[in-house]
Amino acid sequence: MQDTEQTNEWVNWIEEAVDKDYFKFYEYNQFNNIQHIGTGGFGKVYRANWKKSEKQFALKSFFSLDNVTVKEIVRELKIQREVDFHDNIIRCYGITKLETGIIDRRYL
Ligand SMILES: Nc1ncnc2c1ncn2[C@@H]1O[C@H](COP(=O)(O)OP(=O)(O)OP(=O)(O)O)[C@@H](O)[C@H]1O
Repeated sequence: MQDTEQTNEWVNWIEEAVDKDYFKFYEYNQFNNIQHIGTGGFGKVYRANWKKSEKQFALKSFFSLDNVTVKEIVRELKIQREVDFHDNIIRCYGITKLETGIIDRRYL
């Protein structure tokens, strides 16, 4: 399967999961004070405030939504589900989408 087809398939999967409320969806424009804090193997990480509150989120972006990246996301979410009782384990609050053009969408 071609890369674009694969990406579209994952994007559909994400959008269906959001529709079914498997993930909470956050509007990207409700984040502010977005600052780059780190870079990992799969993408950049930003710190952001939500809705002008004091609450800070880490926004993880992905260089590309290819098979390897999506498998890593699923792997991290599964591990998190196993150990989410520990205070030192951060949890995944949900997903947001950055639209930079009609067809250019990025999920964070
Ligand atoms: N929840 C967070 N709070 C604060 N900083 C974070 C958070 N998540 C990531 N970071 C910062 O962003 C960097 C990259 O994080 P990321 O999770 O993408 O990659 P990694 O776990 O360091 O490496 P890899 O991508 O190889 O798994 C981290 O090293 C850290 O500095």
